[in-house]
Amino acid sequence: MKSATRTVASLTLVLRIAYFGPEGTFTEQAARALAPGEDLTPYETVRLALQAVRDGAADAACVPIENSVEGVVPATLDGLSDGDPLVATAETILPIHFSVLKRPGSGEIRTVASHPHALAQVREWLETNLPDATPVASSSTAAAAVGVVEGDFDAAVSAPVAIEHYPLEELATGVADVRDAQTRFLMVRRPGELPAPTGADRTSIVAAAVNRTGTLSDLLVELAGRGINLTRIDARPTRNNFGEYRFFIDFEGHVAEPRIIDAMTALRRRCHLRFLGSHPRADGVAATIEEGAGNQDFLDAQAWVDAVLKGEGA
Ligand SMILES: O=C(O)C(=O)Cc1ccccc1
Repeated sequence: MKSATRTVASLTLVLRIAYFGPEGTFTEQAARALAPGEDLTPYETVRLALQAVRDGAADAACVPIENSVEGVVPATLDGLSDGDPLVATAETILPIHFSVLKRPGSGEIRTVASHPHALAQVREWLETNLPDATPVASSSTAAAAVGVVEGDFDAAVSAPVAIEHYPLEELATGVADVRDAQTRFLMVRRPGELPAPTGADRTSIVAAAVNRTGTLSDLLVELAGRGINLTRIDARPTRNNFGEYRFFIDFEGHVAEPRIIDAMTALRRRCHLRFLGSHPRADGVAATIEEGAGNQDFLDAQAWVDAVLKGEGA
């Protein structure tokens, strides 16, 4: 019998991406930039988007992590520090300016809603242009737009793309107190294969600090002593004991580098660590490596110790 030849059509796996929604958030824009052509699903909160990955309902989640005006997004730090570990495998940075949306034909603006980070970035504009409107926090910029459609609010400070999703009109566009504001977004997934080192990477960790004085400085010394530059450090309450904090630390480098391996083992000996990922920096900034603190220096030092142990050197 003629041997049957079977061809398997190339199966292109479409990734399921959860993102902080609803539709029309800046995070949706970031998800489309990081995962073009994948299957995107909005979730009302950062925590629910992360939980979708933990539950296996999504392969990855796109969430906001920090903003150049208002700092970190606490819900993201808290959502990554507890529960099954998730690691960042990619990031993107978006320039942020807002549209103020209202219902067509509506009258006086008495309330204006948005994500707290958005309200903080347009505070001066609101005071100048909508002085009689009361700012109201909503779960996201797009949730604010939904609230305007539903009559809960009179206006929303939203992402420019929100106008494509909701039957509203633009009261103002290009609104931002700080002209070059930016927000960084992460794509996170369950631990697995790491992105390859690029020389321009970021590694993130959460250090669950013990309540001993000097804990933070002990951690920072392990990095500074190896010439590793921090790019961010934030403290968040553990919510267990008053005054007890976790430290979220980002630094230049990739966990696969010998110099970073040396630092991470030292950090892990000092306190409980959670690895939050090593991935390329969206800004492409290469790591600054001090004289004597490069990967080859660490490899050479290890080779010397190996020779000593074999009685082949001293
Ligand atoms: O609510 C959104 O649209 C988000 O994606 C979070 C956010 C809020 C404000 C600035 C940047 C991102």
